[in-house]
Amino acid sequence: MGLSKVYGAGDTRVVALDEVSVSFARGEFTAIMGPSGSGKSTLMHCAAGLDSASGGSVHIGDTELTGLADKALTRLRRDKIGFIFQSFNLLPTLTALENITLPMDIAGRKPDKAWLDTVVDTVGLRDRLGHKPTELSGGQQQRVACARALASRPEIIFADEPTGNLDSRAGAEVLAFLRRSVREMGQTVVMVTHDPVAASYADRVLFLADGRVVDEMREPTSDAVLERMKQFDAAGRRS
Ligand SMILES: Nc1ncnc2c1ncn2[C@@H]1O[C@H](COP(=O)(O)OP(=O)(O)OP(=O)(O)O)[C@@H](O)[C@H]1O
Repeated sequence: MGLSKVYGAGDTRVVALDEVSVSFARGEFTAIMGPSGSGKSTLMHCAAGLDSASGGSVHIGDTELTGLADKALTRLRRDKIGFIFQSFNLLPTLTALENITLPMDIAGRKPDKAWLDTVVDTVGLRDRLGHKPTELSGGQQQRVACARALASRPEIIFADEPTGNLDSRAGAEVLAFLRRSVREMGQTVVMVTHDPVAASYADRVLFLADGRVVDEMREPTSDAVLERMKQFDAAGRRS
């Protein structure tokens, strides 16, 4: 709440987030959009405890992130947050299944077998579990990353341009899967994207500009999102 992030000082001072107040409802799929440099990544990194805010507070469930010591923050990220990155971030020496269960192995937790089965079937990876990442297509690798994020049933999943490296068909598969995880598994998902089609899979879209939330759209269509983004382009040209 009232989240601020300032980089640098003096002439190089940049206010990346300007007292942003947002909340992500449980079981909802939110997309974050906005022109380049509007603060999308900064917002996500602060909300996920990957970066510290300059002011304001972040809560995940009942826990306040701001003020947590490094160790506690690492543990909270591991236990309560799932991450999906543009570049998949899989370990090349591990099989798909080993990648999926890695966070839980590190945490010393036994995966819930029934849940893991559900996740694996939902992402359609049953016959690829023994494959290494290099033996999988980009879309399959990202589905492994999605399964990894979901396997521990985190409170919230943050996805940073999850379809940025995928062709449109593979991207659509990943988005449909994220959509299902929200609808059928009650997962909470927050996704940063530049793509209006990707954003249309979300329940709501937050639009950022100059470090502030300037608009919100519920039940977005790709056309409506595209129109809204064009207004930013027009405003950019005028200033
Ligand atoms: N480490 C940093 N040091 C200084 N300034 C930074 C740093 N990281 C980001 N910024 C600045 O903060 C502002 C917001 O950046 P941010 O990466 O959050 O934007 P974005 O909306 O994610 O952009 P893009 O769509 O291009 O990824 C930008 O003006 C950027 O130049």
